[in-house]
Amino acid sequence: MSLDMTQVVTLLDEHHLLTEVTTLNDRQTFSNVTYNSKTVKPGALFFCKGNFKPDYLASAKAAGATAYVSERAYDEGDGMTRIIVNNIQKAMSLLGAAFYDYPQNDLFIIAFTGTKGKTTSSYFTYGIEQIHTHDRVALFSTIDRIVGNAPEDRFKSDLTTPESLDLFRDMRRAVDNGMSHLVMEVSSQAYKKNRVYGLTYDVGIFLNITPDHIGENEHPTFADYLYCKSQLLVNAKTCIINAETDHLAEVYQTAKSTTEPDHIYLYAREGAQLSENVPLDVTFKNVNETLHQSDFEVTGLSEKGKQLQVNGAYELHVPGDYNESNAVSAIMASALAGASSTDAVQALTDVHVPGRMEMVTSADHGTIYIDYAHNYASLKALLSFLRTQTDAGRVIVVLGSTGNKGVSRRQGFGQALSEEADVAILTTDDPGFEDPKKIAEEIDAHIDHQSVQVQYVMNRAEAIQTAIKMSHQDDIVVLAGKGEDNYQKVNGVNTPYATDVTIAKNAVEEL
Ligand SMILES: CC(=O)N[C@H]1[C@@H](OP(=O)(O)OP(=O)(O)OC[C@H]2O[C@@H](n3ccc(=O)[nH]c3=O)[C@H](O)[C@@H]2O)O[C@H](CO)[C@@H](O)[C@@H]1O[C@H](C)C(=O)N[C@@H](C)C(=O)N[C@H](CCC(=O)O)C(=O)O
Ligand SMILES: Nc1ncnc2c1ncn2[C@@H]1O[C@H](COP(=O)(O)OP(=O)(O)OP(=O)(O)O)[C@@H](O)[C@H]1O
Repeated sequence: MSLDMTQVVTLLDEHHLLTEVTTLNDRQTFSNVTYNSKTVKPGALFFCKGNFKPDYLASAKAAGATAYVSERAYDEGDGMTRIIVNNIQKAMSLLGAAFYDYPQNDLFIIAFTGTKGKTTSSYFTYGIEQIHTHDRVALFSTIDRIVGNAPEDRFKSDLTTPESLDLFRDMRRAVDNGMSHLVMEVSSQAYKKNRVYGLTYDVGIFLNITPDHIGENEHPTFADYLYCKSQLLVNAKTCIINAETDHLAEVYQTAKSTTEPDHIYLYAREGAQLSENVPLDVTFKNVNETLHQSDFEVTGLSEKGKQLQVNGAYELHVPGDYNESNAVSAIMASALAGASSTDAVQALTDVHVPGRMEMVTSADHGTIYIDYAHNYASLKALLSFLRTQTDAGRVIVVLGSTGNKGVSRRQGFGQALSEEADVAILTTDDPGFEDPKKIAEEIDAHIDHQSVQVQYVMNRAEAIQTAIKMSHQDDIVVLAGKGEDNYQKVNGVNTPYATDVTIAKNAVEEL
């Protein structure tokens, strides 16, 4: 992989990003691109971005970087080629795609956005595409990044949507490993930070939007959050929209601003009250729902909906009514990629999403669910589904809320618990630099004590053991928020944590 000065200047110029360039040598070629001084190789092009310190540039130069791209000049970069741009993130994304020789051109890309359901829908789609493509599909999710079929091609993700240079590097790896399809999650931050600037998707899916990720380091307002999320549709050749989403009118309008209605597909549960009168292409309805699985039927309504050939009965072994909606988005996206409904039926029966609706059973105590729900909308969706599945039993919930971010979630948790839970055991969940007990008290301040019995057990493992021990056979125990995380973020350190699933299994064995 390489990039030369002519390409750099031409690309930046074409996109009106170039402010000034001082070259050492017009024929300079770069064999490495990086935004981290610790990974510089001789001959590197170095990007100065984010919370950058000039010392990093000095280190990059010492390690052999010969040029830097930045929004301002630094004395530490004297003696290097200086490329000054008006938007470093956009410049990095464009040059990253060029350096890795546009791997996106060799991939059919299916991209999901939404406040909730991105990871789940991506895993569902990945499962279908594995069957359809005979294992030639990559996955960039919040949990795993999978760029091939060898064990070393599967690793944990740091971000939901990687930094642009990492994104194009991993796409290149996927293509070189023979992958033909990519399923990816696109966060609103990815648009805010231009991590996907210049990238076009074959299919873009908008799942839903509710207030979240609004705060100091994320989005200043809900309008900004909605704008960033909607950019996925602007950059998709074909759009799929969940017509049950809030703000449907704005979302549909955004899709139509760049995509012909013939390439926009809308789906909803049969009989759902929509906020806007839109032409539905596909509907679905539940046939049978249990704590273990959902059986549902899908029907194409419009001519283009029928052409997807997704009509039929499906069995999903990840419970939750909202997961039927996630599954329908995956079935439609995969159909647009060429998968058959038989591929989808087979995949959805087997699919497993780490940390989402994982179930642990016990002989004489309640059934335990481990789920990543960590805001009002997801906790409400999860608990109200479980509530419909319990008759006489109680809903016992173990949760905390993260420190130093998403502070509004504390009120949301209190509200969802008041609406749907019988017992809340408040505990620790990534407290960061805050006192977890204080966070718990803030959640508690929003709990209705007439309907919910509250306990504080700040050690999360003990909280889980307490919940399981107190449960009776008809009860449901929900361990919310951490999913499959194997660490707790405490005072800036990722402290090892055994995972909710392991702790629950051990607690059941010890009963
Ligand atoms: C606010 C934000 O977007 N921050 C991201 C951003 O940070 P940054 O650019 O300021 O980087 P930094 O780590 O502070 O360091 C500054 C620069 O100095 C460089 N450096 C640093 C040290 C050194 O010795 N040498 C050196 O060169 C770094 O490589 C970097 O380029 O770039 C980093 C990667 O380069 C990200 O890890 C970091 O994400 C933070 C940690 C984060 O968690 N962001 C969240 C909000 C996020 O993006 N979440 C979304 C999901 C949420 C959603 O659903 O919307 C996601 O896509 O994951
Ligand atoms: N369509 C949906 N609507 C509401 N809640 C959902 C939906 N899908 C999943 N959830 C709930 O949200 C939780 C997170 O789901 P998932 O990880 O798929 O979403 P995500 O969009 O990737 O979330 P995040 O941005 O927080 O990583 C699940 O554990 C479940 O409780």
